[in-house]
Amino acid sequence: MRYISTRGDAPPRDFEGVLLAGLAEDGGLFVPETWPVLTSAEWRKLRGLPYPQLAARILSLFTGGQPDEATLRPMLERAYASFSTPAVAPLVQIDHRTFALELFHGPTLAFKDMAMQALGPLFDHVLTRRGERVTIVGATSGDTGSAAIEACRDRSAIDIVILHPEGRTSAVQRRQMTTVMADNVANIAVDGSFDDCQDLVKAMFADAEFRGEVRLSAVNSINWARIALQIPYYVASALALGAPDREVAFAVPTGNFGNVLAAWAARRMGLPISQLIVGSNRNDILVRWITGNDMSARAVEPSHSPSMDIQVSSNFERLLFEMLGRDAKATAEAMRRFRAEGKMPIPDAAWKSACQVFRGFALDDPGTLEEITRLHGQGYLADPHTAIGIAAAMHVPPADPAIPVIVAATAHPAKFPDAVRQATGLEAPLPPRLADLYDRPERFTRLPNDLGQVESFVRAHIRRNTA
Ligand SMILES: Cc1ncc(COP(=O)(O)O)c(C=O)c1O
Ligand SMILES: N[C@@H](CCOP(=O)(O)O)C(=O)O
Repeated sequence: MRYISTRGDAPPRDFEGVLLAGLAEDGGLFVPETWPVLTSAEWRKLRGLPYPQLAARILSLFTGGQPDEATLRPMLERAYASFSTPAVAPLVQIDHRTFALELFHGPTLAFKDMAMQALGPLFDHVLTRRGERVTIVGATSGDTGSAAIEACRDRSAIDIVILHPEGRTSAVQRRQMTTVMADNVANIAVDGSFDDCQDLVKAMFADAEFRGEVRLSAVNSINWARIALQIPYYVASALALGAPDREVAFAVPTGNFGNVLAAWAARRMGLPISQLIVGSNRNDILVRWITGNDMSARAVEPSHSPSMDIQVSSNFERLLFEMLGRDAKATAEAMRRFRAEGKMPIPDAAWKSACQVFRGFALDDPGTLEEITRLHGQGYLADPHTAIGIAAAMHVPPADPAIPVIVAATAHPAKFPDAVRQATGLEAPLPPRLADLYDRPERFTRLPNDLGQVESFVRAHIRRNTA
C-alpha cells in the first residue's frame, strides 16, 4: 500500500512513512494510491467482530502488512481496554430512525480517543523498531490536544507540544491538557484562533530545516493514520444496523473535516452510505459550500461548540483531490488560491457530484442550546457538538425515510458544563478519575502567533526533555 500527496510533488511513502511524516513535503496530504474496496460478502464477514478486532482488520487494509493484522490486533485490544464500556463505541437510539454513535467513552471523553489511543502505541511500535524518536506538534481547538497528550505522555521516543487558541476552549478541555505534568509534554496557548494554530503547525512542516532538525510529526487529522483509525467505527455501526444489506446515513458535527472524511472513506470502500450530513456551528464554511458552492473563509467566531470553531478545514483537501479526479496540479492550484484569496473555486460539476452524497446544516448558539434542551426532554443528554449533529440529522430531508441515520456523538457533555447547564440546569459530572481536575496545577506557556517564537519554544522543550 503506497500513499501519494494530494499536491503531487512529494515522494510516495508506505504506511509507516506516512505515519511518521504527517504532512507531505509539498504541503499536501497523503492519500492511498488506490482505495481498498470490499465486496458485500467481505463486509458481512466483519459483522459481530469485537471492536478492536474489527479496527485491526480495517487498519490492516491500509498498512500493507507493516504492521500486519496479527501485530495490530493485540495493540488495539490493549488500546480500547481503557474505554469505559466494552462496546467501545455504543449505539444509542434517539428516535425511530436516529441513533447516536457514542464515541466519547475513552480517557479524554471525546471521539479523538478512538484514534489516538491506538496511535500512541502505533508510534511506539514503529519508533522502537527503527530506533528513532519524533517531535509531535499539534494544533487543537480543544479535544485533539488532550487526547494526543493522553496517548503520548511518558513515551520515551516522543516529545509532544500542543498549541491551543488561548481562551477559546472550555475550561475542562484546557485543564485536560495543561494539568498533565509529564516531562515530554508541553502546551502553548497561542494568541489567536484554531486556524492560526493549525497554520503555525503547517508552517513548521514547510520549514524543511526545522522539520528535519526536530523530526517533526503530526497527530492531527492531516496524518492519514488518524483517518484510517476513524473508519472502523463507521463500519461497525453501519454493520450493526444492517449494512451491507441496508443503506445507512451519517450525520457528523464537523470542523477540520477529518471525521466526516473517514465516513466518506468507508463509503469509498464500498459501505452503502446514502448521505453524509455535515453539521456546523456559526463557522459554517462547509455548509455554505455544500448548499451553494461558496467556499469562502470568514474570521473564526467563538461558539458553544468550540471544537468546531474552524474555517480552514484541512481534510477538505483530500475530498477536493478526489472531486477533481485526483488531479494534483488542480488541487495544489485551488489550495494556493484559497490561501491567497480566502476563496476556493470548485468546478460546478465536481460540487454537484459531491452533493449527491453530502448535505449540510448549520446551527447558531441559541439553536444549539434549544437542541440540548429538546434532547434532554427526550431523555438524552448531548454535548453542544453532538446536539448540532443530531439537529442536522433531523433537519436534512432523508434520501429515504426508511434509512437509519447515525449521528457521531463526538464529546461527553461534561466537557462543556456551561452550555449544558444553560440548556438543562444540570451539572454533568466528570468521571471520578477527573473529579479533581479543577484542583490540579496547570502548566502552559503563552505565545504570540509567531512562527519563530513557537519554533524556539519547541527546540527548547526538546533540549530540556532529552538533557
Ligand atoms: C467534540 C468535537 N466534535 C466535532 C469535531 C469536528 O470534527 P472534525 O474536526 O473531524 O471535523 C471536533 C474536532 O475535531 C470535536 O472535538
Ligand atoms: N476539533 C479539533 C481540531 C483539530 O482536529 P483534528 O481532527 O485535525 O486533530 C480539536 O478538538 O482539536
